[in-house]
Amino acid sequence: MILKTLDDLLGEGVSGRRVLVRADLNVPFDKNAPQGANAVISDDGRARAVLPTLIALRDAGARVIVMSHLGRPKGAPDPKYTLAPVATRLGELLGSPVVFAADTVGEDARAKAGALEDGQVLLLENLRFNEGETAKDDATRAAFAGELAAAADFYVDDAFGAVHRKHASVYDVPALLPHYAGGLVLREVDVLKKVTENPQQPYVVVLGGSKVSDKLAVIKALLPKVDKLLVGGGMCFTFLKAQGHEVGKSLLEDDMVGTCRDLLSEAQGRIVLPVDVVAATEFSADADSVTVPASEIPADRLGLDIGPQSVALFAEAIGPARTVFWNGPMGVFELAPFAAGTRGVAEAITKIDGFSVVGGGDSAAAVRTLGLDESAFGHISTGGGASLEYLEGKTLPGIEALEK
Ligand SMILES: Nc1ncnc2c1ncn2[C@@H]1O[C@H](COP(=O)(O)OP(=O)(O)O)[C@@H](O)[C@H]1O
Ligand SMILES: O=C(OP(=O)(O)O)[C@H](O)COP(=O)(O)O
Repeated sequence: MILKTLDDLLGEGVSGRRVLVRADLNVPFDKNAPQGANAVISDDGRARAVLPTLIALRDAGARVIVMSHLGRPKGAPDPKYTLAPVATRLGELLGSPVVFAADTVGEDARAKAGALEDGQVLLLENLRFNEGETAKDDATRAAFAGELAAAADFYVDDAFGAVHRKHASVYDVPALLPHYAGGLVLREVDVLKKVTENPQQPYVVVLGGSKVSDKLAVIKALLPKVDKLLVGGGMCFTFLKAQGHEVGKSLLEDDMVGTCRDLLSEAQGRIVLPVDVVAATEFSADADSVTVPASEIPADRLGLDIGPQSVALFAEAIGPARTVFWNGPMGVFELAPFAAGTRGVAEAITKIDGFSVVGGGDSAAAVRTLGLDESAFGHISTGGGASLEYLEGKTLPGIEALEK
């Protein structure tokens, strides 16, 4: 990778200069607490991961403007997805308050960026409150990128979790400003490069979580590279449906059932699915839940975790692996009755005689909030989709933009 790094920028001198930092502050919140401005961050790992970059810039006297997305609002302000609680937490972690702008490129952002003093940090409101951030159309994205870039002299990308997104703040802003890779992006790529170039066999990939259609595309590309692909979490129901089973009210991507059928036949037994499921009456910790065979999910229930026989089956496949990559919780681990599948599979991964990578905001959060031993994993990545697409061998838009 030939690109300029944060160290290069610090060497050039940043005192009094405005540095726009793309971070991935898409942190998880406590699902049982209110959402929005009073939301409670359940795992601040992604904020901690970008601290070294922010501290280095702050201590070098830069005027630091941080930008991030949070969740998937639809291109317009939505109070449920405000970054305000993240600004407060970031200030606590930095040991000095972070100024928060109530918009991204509007009047408040411009005024607060203009008033920044040397060594101060500003966080802009959620990038995805602006349709230009995620627009497919190049000109719309470029126009928004121009407004973002106007606020700064330099651009640093330390948002590893978003480098796979061809979004304005990731792909278009670096075309407009001198651009540098932050330490987190460099560290993540360094580890994943080793796994991609030389994965020790057997190589097992474990997939779960809720971003089903995003990750189904990755499965096709990864299949030829892996010995086994274990599918749990919200991902598994579209596959179970493709096998001809009814999945009740479980998460389902109906239009992907055909794709899953093709993948299953292509995989010739290398895709392993759950054999039992914890099925609840509703998406709630208090819901009535029963463990049923994966082929017998009642019509009025939804699968919120894999069952104990599936954990045993997955653990058996993971045991002999020399390389494991895991992205996506096996169930709704945030609710205690549905955490056992994630815990069981995570524990099996910690026991392998080889190298393991856990990727993804929620998967990394699961490792920490379930009290698993972080040091038992080879690498805990801040990006799930990003690391999957890197392993797939894809050119990632954020990296490509930094290399230009
Ligand atoms: N069976 C399921 N039904 C619905 N949601 C699920 C299920 N299993 C896991 N999830 C949810 O998936 C979310 C994480 O998905 P994802 O974002 O893909 O993972 P990551 O952030 O690790 O990449 C978690 O919030 C979890 O509650
Ligand atoms: O949470 C993220 O990705 P991940 O769940 O794949 O780790 C990143 O913040 C990217 O978010 P996005 O998948 O909404 O673009």
